[in-house]
Amino acid sequence: VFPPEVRFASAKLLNKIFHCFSSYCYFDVTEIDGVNTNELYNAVQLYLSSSVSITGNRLSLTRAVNSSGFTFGLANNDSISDSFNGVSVLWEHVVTQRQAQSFSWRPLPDEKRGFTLRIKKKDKPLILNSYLDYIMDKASDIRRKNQDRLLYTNSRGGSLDSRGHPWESVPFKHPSTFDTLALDPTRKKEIMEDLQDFANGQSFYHKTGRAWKRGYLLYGPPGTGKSSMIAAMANFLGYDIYDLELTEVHNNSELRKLLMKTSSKSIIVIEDIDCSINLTNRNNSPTANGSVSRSYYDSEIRGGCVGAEEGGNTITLSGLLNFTDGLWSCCGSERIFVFTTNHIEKLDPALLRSGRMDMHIFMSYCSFPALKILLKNYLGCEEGDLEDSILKQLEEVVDVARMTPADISEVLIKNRRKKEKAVEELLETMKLRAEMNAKNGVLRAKVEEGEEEQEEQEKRALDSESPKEESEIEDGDNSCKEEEKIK
Ligand SMILES: Nc1ncnc2c1ncn2[C@@H]1O[C@H](COP(=O)(O)OP(=O)(O)OP(=O)(O)O)[C@@H](O)[C@H]1O
Ligand SMILES: [Mg+2]
Repeated sequence: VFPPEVRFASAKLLNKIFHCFSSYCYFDVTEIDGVNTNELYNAVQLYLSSSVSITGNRLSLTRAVNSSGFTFGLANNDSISDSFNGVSVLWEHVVTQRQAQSFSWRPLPDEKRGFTLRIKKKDKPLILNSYLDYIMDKASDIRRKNQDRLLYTNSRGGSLDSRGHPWESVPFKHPSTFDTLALDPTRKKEIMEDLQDFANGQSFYHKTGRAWKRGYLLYGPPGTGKSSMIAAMANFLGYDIYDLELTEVHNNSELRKLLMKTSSKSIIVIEDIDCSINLTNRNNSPTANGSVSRSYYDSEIRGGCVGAEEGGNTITLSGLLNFTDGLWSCCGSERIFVFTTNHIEKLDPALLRSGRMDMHIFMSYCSFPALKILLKNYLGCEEGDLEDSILKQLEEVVDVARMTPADISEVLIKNRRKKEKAVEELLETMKLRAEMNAKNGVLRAKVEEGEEEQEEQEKRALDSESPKEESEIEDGDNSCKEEEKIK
């Protein structure tokens, strides 16, 4: 009977009157906000999934791609109550049919989904903002827990994928953990505590005005567990890993773009930092003792670029330092930088100065406590399983044998079905190594002695300015040839 305008106006009026007298206010969180996906909707869905799984009777059940867990959800038009800081609220999952669209840039789903949050009017100013922040945090925690870690690489060079992303990712399933890592327990505890403090340190970093990031430099001989340690760190904190292949990055701005596209709660790794940037092939030649006399800095100051002669790679040290330290490094938060190297002495002092890499971790040859961890992991040997005499022999020989955990695990894997044989063989191998090291040590000492003597002779010869000079040059030439042969 009434025209639609009047009907609409009266409905609106009734609604207003109802809301005036109601002690509640309502917030709609729709799945799609205009044309964009509403992040809050996904967050609420995940957040409710944890409490719904316990109390709900009829639930939706999903498993996302790359996820190792199931997600419970509130069924259509069902509701659940929740409480936050002592205030109760009610969530309702509202699903309605969407009216036929005349035209849309993007096909929209047939159903319109959303959550409605009901809060008492008097509670609204008390909790609304903090409650929503809490939900977002909790949801990202759940997401990380459910989802497999990802390992990203930039091996495609500078090219972008269809979504404009420079990183490629695969599920990260490295089984290394701090339990399986053979490392001195005190050192291990120290590192784990440091990581935990970092992960819980948001307010500390905020209070002290520091960017929420931390740098670790892992150095030591090959096979001592540097890469395993990175995997253990990622598994411990539940972070993704970005494995940065520096040789694939062409210039500083590309490096910056890569950094901008990394997410928070991640570990950014540059393995073998001394090899990633070409030090030796630049026009500076190594000095006599094999170390490189100039730093990355020098080449940059002189206008040269690191590795510029080869493949147009123009990353400079300052670019790299800006990557880890500069203003750009704070474009996300909660990030860990890990550099690894086999030769710390080759690194530029600028990279090592205090405050740059917060922790320098030396991964060394296997020690006795580390050996016990390997024996437990590989053979299941607990304390007391092995005879005291054997343990004592192992303890005596392990330091002089200078074997890496990788070497030791090879021996143990070979005989992992026969515990006794494995330990016996390990002891034998260690003794052999120890003997060899002792012999080499004596040899080296002799060579050094010889060198010293030769130097003395040369000095004396120079001092007396005798006509011996020729033979000296010859000597020098010969040693050069020798060096070349070795190379
Ligand atoms: N500390 C360790 N604890 C347990 N396993 C180890 C340890 N170190 C090495 N390993 C074993 O040896 C193998 C090689 O270790 P890893 O790749 O971590 O060494 P790395 O220090 O990264 O060597 P590189 O310098 O050559 O990269 C791994 O598969 C791992 O099983
Ligand atoms: Mg490695």
